[in-house]
Amino acid sequence: MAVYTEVSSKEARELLRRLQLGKLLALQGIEGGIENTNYFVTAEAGEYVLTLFERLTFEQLPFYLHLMHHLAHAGIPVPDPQADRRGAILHTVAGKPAALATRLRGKSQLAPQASHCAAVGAMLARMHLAGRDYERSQPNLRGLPWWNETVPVVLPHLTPEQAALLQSELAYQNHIAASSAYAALPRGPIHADLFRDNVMFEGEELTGFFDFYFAGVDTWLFDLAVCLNDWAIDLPTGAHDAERAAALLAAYQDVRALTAAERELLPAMLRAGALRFWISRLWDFHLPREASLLKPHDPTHFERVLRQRVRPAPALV
Ligand SMILES: Nc1ncnc2c1ncn2[C@@H]1O[C@H](COP(=O)(O)OP(=O)(O)O)[C@@H](O)[C@H]1O
Ligand SMILES: N[C@@H](CCOP(=O)(O)O)C(=O)O
Repeated sequence: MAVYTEVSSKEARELLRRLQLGKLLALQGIEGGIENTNYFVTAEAGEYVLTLFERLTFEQLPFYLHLMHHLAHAGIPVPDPQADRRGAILHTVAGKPAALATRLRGKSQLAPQASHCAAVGAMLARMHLAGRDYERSQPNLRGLPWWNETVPVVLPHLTPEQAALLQSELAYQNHIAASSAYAALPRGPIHADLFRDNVMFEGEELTGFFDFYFAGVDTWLFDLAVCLNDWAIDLPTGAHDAERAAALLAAYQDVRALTAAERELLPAMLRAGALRFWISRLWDFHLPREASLLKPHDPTHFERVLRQRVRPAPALV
């Protein structure tokens, strides 16, 4: 369940009045999700999702919400946070920071075919291009500096074999990050968590990307690698699925061709993507935050994905 903070009809009506979206027709708590409180809101003006942020602060949220607004207005299907008369898109509901964004149609495609991967690849490239003129900046808060800080914290919880892999991969990623090829990678706002459960489909039609709350400015290639590591692998084993990977990459490149530096560093970024989620899952698993609402994901999944990615493999591009 994911209604940690109850929102009354009165509070929802008051928000709709401020946003000039007409009368409240229905308010329903959303069961999925683990971080925030989410409600479906039906108003006279349309269908929305009300999110009360349980962890992110008033200071952190503008980067994410304005990014979604920017992308929505550039024609990328993402939830569009609604503004009040003064243009504010971050609100307060039940004492929590809150946003009311447009509701996407459809549902997540948890068993994707190559066609779904192609749709994700093409939209990801369109999203990267649409983010080029977004003016706010916030680093990827789950990037290399965070990995360097967090690895020593999780190491005592690992077997010697796991610890050796984690340390050697971290050293490798620090080495890559200092290279001239890495410095040449194109960068911009990225989603950074575009897993299967953060994309909506209606049949074959991709109807939107959502859950932008790990977004930040980082390399486009890292975003692509995170996507490939979820959409183009066999979940039980972590094994690479060549057909889905090829479909995702070809569709991405139909919109934006990878540069020479990106082609060179794709294998390294696939490792980086696996490392990032192995570390965060280890951290959530072994060091749950006090009063955390988070149900930890299985860290061993990304250990398996990383082991697959570290093995020499044929080039993807
Ligand atoms: N804009 C949206 N349109 C449609 N459904 C949404 C939207 N935002 C969230 N949801 C629904 O709410 C669920 C939980 O949202 P999510 O952002 O994953 O929450 P959490 O951040 O708590 O994990 C999603 O799985 C999806 O079903
Ligand atoms: N995709 C991440 C976890 C992020 O959680 P989300 O529900 O906010 O997408 C993982 O699988 O570790």
